[in-house]
Amino acid sequence: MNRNNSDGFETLSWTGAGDGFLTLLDQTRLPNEVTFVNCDSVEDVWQAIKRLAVRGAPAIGIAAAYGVVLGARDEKMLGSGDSPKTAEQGCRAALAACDHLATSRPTAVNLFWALDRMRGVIATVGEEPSAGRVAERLLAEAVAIHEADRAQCAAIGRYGADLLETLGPTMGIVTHCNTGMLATGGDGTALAVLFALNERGMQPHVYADETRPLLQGARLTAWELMERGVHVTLICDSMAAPLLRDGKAQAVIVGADRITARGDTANKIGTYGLAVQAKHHGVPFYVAAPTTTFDLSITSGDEIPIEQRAPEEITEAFGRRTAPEGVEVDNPAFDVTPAELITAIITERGVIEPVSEEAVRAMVDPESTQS
Ligand SMILES: CSC[C@H]1O[C@H](OP(=O)(O)O)[C@H](O)[C@@H]1O
Repeated sequence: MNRNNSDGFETLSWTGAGDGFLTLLDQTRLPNEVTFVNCDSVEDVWQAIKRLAVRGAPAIGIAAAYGVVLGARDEKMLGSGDSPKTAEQGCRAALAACDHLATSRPTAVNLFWALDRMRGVIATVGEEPSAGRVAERLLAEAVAIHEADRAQCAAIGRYGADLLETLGPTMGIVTHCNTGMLATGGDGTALAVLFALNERGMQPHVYADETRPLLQGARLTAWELMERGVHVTLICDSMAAPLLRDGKAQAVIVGADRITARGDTANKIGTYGLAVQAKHHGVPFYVAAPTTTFDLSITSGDEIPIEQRAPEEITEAFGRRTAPEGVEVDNPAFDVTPAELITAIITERGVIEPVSEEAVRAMVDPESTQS
């Protein structure tokens, strides 16, 4: 496997200076092929996010940040034949890149958080001598976002392992979708906890939901866990309920794409059902996410925009038709788990337990709660 650093592989990496390019591990080709795609335009990044070549809330935000760097020199962002030359042109093109990238996927709030971070830098670089220097300044911000996420993943791993190690050295854990290195700029969110437990000498037995319809669990999570020597059993999504009933798992841990101020959490479709099953069987249900996944501007999960994806992802996934032509399809990419079903939320700053609006705001925006 192509490993770009000692920690493993880089889901995303930038080559060169402000005139460089973004390289993505193409997740649509896993687990059969480890291949990479180079992006040297905003549209390349937009398409990569849309088709889930790069996916996972934090990774989407990081990719978009690098996309804005590309935007500062992308003539298509100016609608002209000439690439940006002046700082004013570079800033105008980068802002257009932010607006375009914001249309790629609607649910993961990390995308919009990262774009706002980049807009903040654009507002300060208008006096640079050229568009090239604007791109350099934007690259420094994108790298900072990437490196911060890497550190956040490590902290989530530590806090989560502290919490879960009480379940014993061979605990059974159910997880859903993919929340590892492929979804972030570091070791992941929920998977970072499992990697941290493994590195502490514990042997968690992970039951990975295949996660229909795009099989992120089968294709990506099983692959990541096996690469890192973590005991994983792949199950179909409907297996989780009897597994919880039979006491084979002592916890469920998942990621998130957007968490509201009261703790309602949008995550991959199927998460809500898993939370209901965990509640019914008295199994703790944990969400692992960095504070960049929180959206304190909304309170109810009903306010979270849920991405609707193409019917073909269900009717002819991976190129084989498995449903009648013309059948009606509903294919939301996410669902919302109410805070009442969540035992705790593990962040890079600590664990929110119990989950309440007061506890969320105190962890995510402490200054807003100081009297
Ligand atoms: C660490 S965030 C991972 C999060 O993103 C996934 O969605 P998608 O594969 O569509 O990007 C899923 O909801 C994961 O929990």
